[in-house]
Amino acid sequence: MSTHLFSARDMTCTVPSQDGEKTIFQGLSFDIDAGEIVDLVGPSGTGKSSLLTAFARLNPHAGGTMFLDGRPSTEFTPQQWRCSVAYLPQKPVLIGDNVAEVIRLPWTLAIRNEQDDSSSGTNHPADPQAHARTRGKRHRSGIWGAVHNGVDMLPDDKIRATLDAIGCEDINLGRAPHDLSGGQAARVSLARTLLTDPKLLLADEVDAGLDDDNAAKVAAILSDAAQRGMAVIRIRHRPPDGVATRTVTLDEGGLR
Ligand SMILES: Nc1ncnc2c1ncn2[C@@H]1O[C@H](COP(=O)(O)OP(=O)(O)OP(=O)(O)O)[C@@H](O)[C@H]1O
Repeated sequence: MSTHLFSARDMTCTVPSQDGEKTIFQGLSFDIDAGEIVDLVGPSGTGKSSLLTAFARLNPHAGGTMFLDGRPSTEFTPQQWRCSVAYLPQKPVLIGDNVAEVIRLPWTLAIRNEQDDSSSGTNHPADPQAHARTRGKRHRSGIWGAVHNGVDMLPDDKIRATLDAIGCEDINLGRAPHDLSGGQAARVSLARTLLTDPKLLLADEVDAGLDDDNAAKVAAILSDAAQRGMAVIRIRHRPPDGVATRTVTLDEGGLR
């Protein structure tokens, strides 16, 4: 088998149902290379989200064999895997008192995890141990120290530039997440994930809550990320926007 950035073989998902169990899909294979944007489409309820969460190792009802850069997923801890294979949910989960804190959360958690566990991880910016090692710092100063150093690692001007680039000029970094519109929340969630620089981004209807202008801006940002080498799978219900390099359809338990 030639080495793709990401490969999945024999993916299966069986969920509990009134009759006992329901098979959503079975025996699916999928490959994606760096720089590709693949749109995953299909009727509602066919299992698109279930497939993406399976790829991210977030779906307890799914199984199969997956490879990243030719390495089997079993060689990665779930956390290491998700540093490189990032799932962006349809409904954003924004934790923090304000937008800056929300976006900084992966860095803040990384530093706190580094405090708890100094064992080795992958060499990835979103990987807690690796990131702390590359900074050559040990943070032992408790939660306030951790937050402060998260600011050092991801300063406001970088967050500001990222938000501006995806059409969020209107979003103040000090704004509380619950004051954001649905579309703004979706874009903040996207910005946070892009800043962790995953190899494969699994975007589950991230443009569903946006107006056409902002959906186009998000598509342009994903396109830029793909040009820099990120692979992207998008679940979309909107009309094709010309950004995808390929479209696959999930229907009746199969991919075509
Ligand atoms: N944890 C679960 N328990 C029971 N059924 C589930 C579970 N997760 C998903 N399902 C069912 O699996 C099927 C596929 O759901 P999924 O959300 O993956 O579909 P989808 O194609 O992404 O749908 P949509 O386009 O509407 O978002 C649905 O019938 C859903 O009800």
